[in-house]
Amino acid sequence: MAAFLELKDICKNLPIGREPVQVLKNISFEVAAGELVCIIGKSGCGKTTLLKTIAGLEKQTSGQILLSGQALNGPGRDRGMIFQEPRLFPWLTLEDNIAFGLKGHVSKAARHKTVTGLLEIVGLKDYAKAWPGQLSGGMAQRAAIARALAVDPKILLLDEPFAALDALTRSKLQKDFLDLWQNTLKTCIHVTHDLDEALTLGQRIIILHSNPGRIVDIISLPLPYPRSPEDPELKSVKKRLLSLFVD
Ligand SMILES: Nc1ncnc2c1ncn2[C@@H]1O[C@H](COP(=O)(O)OP(=O)(O)OP(=O)(O)O)[C@@H](O)[C@H]1O
Repeated sequence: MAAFLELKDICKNLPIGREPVQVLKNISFEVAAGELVCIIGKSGCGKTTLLKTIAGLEKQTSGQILLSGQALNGPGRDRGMIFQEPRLFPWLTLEDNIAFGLKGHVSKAARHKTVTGLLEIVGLKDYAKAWPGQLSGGMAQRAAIARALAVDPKILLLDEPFAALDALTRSKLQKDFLDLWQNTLKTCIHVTHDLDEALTLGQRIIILHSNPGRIVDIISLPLPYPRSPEDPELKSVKKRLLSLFVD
């Protein structure tokens, strides 16, 4: 597996109260091009901080992040981030939200083509002129994914994108996301605190523990999609994962 993204010994200290506290400790892993990796860990173990550091929204205290062999320093269009809440611009229609990152970079015709294609992919082609306030939570999150994809980033960084949705919508979006990933083979790092989501989606699962946030295991899941929760192999991985979270 050739490393596309490489994290080498990432440490991150953050001021909590007056003292700097180590939030991430010696995080090292590699992600191959086109891979879908899930990161799981309990609340506060540093998942968001890790994703923000990869996105360049936080600077690591030490260590290095390489994308295609090049050190990353700060944010860039090569990494698209999707948050728990859609963060759409309420004053722009859906198509303008999705086109936002393309303005000034490509022609109006090219923008229109990209936006139309993405609206189709995320199942929102009839909502191009809708306002974010007119969308359900699931629709808004699909739109956020389309907006992140519009600039064709090399990597999608997803921070618990389905956590705020009800169980049925979450399960539908997980399925749609898998379809989208299989069609685009975009490299994805998907953070979740939901074991079942990680088991449904991940080709590998990175498990973090807290205080300080550190990797305790990386599990490969070379199982075909869609996965059944009744699959004995999946069940045995779930058992292993659960054992890692027993206090
Ligand atoms: N801007 C900040 N300043 C100081 N401390 C922070 C900051 N952001 C996060 N932290 C601390 O870093 C630790 C990790 O937080 P982080 O949000 O990365 O965890 P998480 O695993 O994503 O949690 P959750 O699942 O609840 O979102 C926590 O102890 C938190 O208090």
